[in-house]
Amino acid sequence: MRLHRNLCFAVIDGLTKIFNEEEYADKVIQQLLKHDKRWGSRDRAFVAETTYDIVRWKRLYAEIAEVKEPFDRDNLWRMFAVWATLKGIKLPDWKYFENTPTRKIKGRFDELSKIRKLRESIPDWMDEVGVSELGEAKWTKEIAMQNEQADVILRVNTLKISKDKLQNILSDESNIETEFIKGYPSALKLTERANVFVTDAFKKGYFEVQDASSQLVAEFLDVTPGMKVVDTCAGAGGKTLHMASLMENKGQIVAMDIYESKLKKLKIRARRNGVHNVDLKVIDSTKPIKKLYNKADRVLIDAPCSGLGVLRRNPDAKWKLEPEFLDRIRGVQQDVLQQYSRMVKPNGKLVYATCSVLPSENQNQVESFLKSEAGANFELVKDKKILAHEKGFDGFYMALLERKA
Ligand SMILES: C[S@@+](CC[C@H](N)C(=O)[O-])C[C@H]1O[C@@H](n2cnc3c(N)ncnc32)[C@H](O)[C@@H]1O
Repeated sequence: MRLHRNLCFAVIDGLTKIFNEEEYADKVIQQLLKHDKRWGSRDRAFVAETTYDIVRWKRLYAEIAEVKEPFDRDNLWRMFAVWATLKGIKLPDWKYFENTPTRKIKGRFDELSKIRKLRESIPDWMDEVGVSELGEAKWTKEIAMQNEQADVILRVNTLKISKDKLQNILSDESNIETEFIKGYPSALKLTERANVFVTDAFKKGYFEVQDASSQLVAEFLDVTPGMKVVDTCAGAGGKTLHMASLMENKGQIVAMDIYESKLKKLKIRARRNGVHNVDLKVIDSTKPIKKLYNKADRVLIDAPCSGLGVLRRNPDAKWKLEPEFLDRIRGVQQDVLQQYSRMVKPNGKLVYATCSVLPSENQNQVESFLKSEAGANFELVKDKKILAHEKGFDGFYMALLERKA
């Protein structure tokens, strides 16, 4: 591979924003890709993937390059040189790469890779939490998998098209090849990464991008056409839209969130998806919640969480997450379970889900809830603990609870 100066500059600019200005990697990369309209798909992929790679391996690369935060541009070029060297890319004779100690880089990589928190490039506290919650053996495999690049998975919008038809359209119109995934009825996996958002099929609402594990959540809730469903932490609506298609647009979904901005995105997506049975409600007091007490056939609590199941997609979360946030979010998780479970009517069902692999955010929360007064009416029907290294998709948890009559 030959390095192109303007693409490498874009990567360094992006890293400056992510590491030094606390900006989110996905947003920064989106902006970078708008930078130069002449960039082709390979150029864009280089910028996005290299930036993500250096974010993912920040701690390891910084140790190898012997640089410390806050990183100045020289430091970032040294980390870039580590990335390129470990990839086996020949460094051009630019001033930024003068005196790069190629052999030393490889030696330090071998030496530092013996220590898990350096090899996997994670903060000390995260390694400690992982070991204490999952045990040494599982955590070692899980964190390694969470550092791999994630596949691109689509969820077919069955309100508009079948899986077979979409597969043919993507292949014929956009040269995008996909395959079915056994056990995931609405999923199509891209055989090679591609920008699917520019396709006509996306603009027509034929699919959404959604990880395979995430696609299991709406199915777990066992929704059928005509039901009244409340999606309490709907965000931009990944699971709301899936439930709407499982319900064939019949019945009602009340999609709620504390952030209006997220629900606005859901509105746009619902329009594109041809979804008509969703009502949006911002949670700005306890009033909208209380109004729904004992009213819902199904309630989904897709709870806010650490995201320690989806690091493949959000590698910068390794550096943005803090142990204090984890403590706080566990409190919120129990709180939403206590409050929002009251919306379930007798014989109705509730799913509590997270995109974390930590038992303290998952089964432990459900156990505490079931032992509490609010949980006394509920029983656990089943749960699923999905580890990325076992399934090959995102780490997730989901529990199905039923309210007794
Ligand atoms: C895991 S995300 C939801 C993802 C979304 N369901 C999807 O499938 O795309 C959790 C959401 O919970 C929202 N949230 C945080 N605290 C909340 C609360 N107390 N009540 C309701 N929603 C909350 C966040 O704004 C965020 O959108």
